[in-house]
Amino acid sequence: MPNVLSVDGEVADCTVNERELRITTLGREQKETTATLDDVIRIETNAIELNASTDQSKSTKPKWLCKVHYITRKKLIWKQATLCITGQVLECQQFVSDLQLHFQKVYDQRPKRLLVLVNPTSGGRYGHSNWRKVLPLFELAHITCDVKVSEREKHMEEIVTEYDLSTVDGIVVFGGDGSVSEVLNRVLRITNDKAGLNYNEMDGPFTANTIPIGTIPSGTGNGMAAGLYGNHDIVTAALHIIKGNTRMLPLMAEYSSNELLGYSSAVTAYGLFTDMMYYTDQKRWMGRARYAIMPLYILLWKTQRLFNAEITIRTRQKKQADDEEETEVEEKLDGEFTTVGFFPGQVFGLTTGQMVALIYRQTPRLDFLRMISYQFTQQLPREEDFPTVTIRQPSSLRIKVNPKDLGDENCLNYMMHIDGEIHTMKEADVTIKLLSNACKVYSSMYTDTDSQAHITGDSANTSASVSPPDKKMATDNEELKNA
Ligand SMILES: Nc1ncnc2c1ncn2[C@@H]1O[C@H](COP(=O)(O)OP(=O)(O)OP(=O)(O)O)[C@@H](O)[C@H]1O
Repeated sequence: MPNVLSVDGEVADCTVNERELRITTLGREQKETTATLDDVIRIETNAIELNASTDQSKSTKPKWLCKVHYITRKKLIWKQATLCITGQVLECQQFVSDLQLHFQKVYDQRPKRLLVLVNPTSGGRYGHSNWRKVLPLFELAHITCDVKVSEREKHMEEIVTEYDLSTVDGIVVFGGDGSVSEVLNRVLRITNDKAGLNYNEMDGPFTANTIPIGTIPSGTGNGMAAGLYGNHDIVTAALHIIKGNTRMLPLMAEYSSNELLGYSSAVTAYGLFTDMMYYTDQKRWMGRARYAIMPLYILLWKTQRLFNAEITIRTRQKKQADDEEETEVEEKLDGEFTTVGFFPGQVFGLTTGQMVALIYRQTPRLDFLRMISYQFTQQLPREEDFPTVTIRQPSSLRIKVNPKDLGDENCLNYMMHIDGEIHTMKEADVTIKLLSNACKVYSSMYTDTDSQAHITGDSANTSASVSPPDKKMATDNEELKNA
């Protein structure tokens, strides 16, 4: 039954069902506004006016009886909007009670308490100011935030280790990829420890975190946020977290000398790509400009450093197209290489849950630049266009440097670049393994049909009756691809 009310000063039919709220203005030009309940942030009621005498002859018209705060979208950018509703008290009471009844099912699934970790030093020192900007949104959504500001390097790791994570519904990091990686790595280690699993065992069982992690991009590199929300907009990120939908993110895990080096979500590299990070880190005095200058300098002017290694690639393959089961196929490459880079499949337009490995032998500089252009267009390059690059989608890959390139004079061969951090290994022998469904993160963005299945199947975080598995998400997906 529609209720005739006044919405933002215009007379309108207001209907609500278990999925959406629809407002149709009754003026000469009918205008329809629809908000799925999954996009409602809060229903605010003017309790004094709504509970006042329903004797309408006495009532003076209040400015508003109910405000519906909801999410609007312009491509992948999300914003908060408000509908201001008033009208006859009885009719408004009926409408608000229907709306609240249906919205309660959505609200019950949302985070109520979050651990918020702020890195005040990341990027342009935006952590603090970003927190102040999005705090009103979390308050509006009735989310309590326990805010901890990190005081030194690796302090976030300490906070997460000491914190009773069972008291929060999720963790939100204000920082760049380094901060997120620090928290994600610690949370996954804690989760596996608690489950009695040895995370250092490369072939042992692994369990994903149950407490979701989200990020409000505030660093220099914000690749994680771009993957989760499609952009670096802080309000968009906050609204994704407020909605509370989660998805499982695949990760890469790096092992060396029978130890886990780390889990990475954005980029893992060995050789030249690690050297770039190493030399960039050495030039901190250049400020943020070092991220643009140093990689280009190393790529375009420095002599390419080569390392001798044996590379073992394992790929899962079906023997025949209609086979259900996959078998693992092993391939070995050896000789001189410049670099090996690992990227999540989405970087090259593949479905999530895949990893792309680019194995470069000595390669013309122009080909490095050409390869980067494929990341912008999100296309998987063809091997025949790059004669010195092997392109694979492996389940694991091992790089074992030959003895002649070991020793102190080859210290760069003991380094690995994991999500923006340099890790030094005891041996120049590292295995990178793909872990699908490894990390639970806040994101309402479906990047492919597979991940859509993860979300709708994750009953703890979505409400089947209200979540839109849906046209809007499909549009987000299209926009992500076009972005
Ligand atoms: N108060 C602090 N003082 C110094 N370092 C900190 C502090 N809090 C966190 N860190 C460290 O900052 C590092 C980088 O963080 P993050 O990646 O978020 O920022 P970034 O701007 O992307 O990177 P970078 O600072 O390296 O340019 C992390 O390794 C973290 O341990």
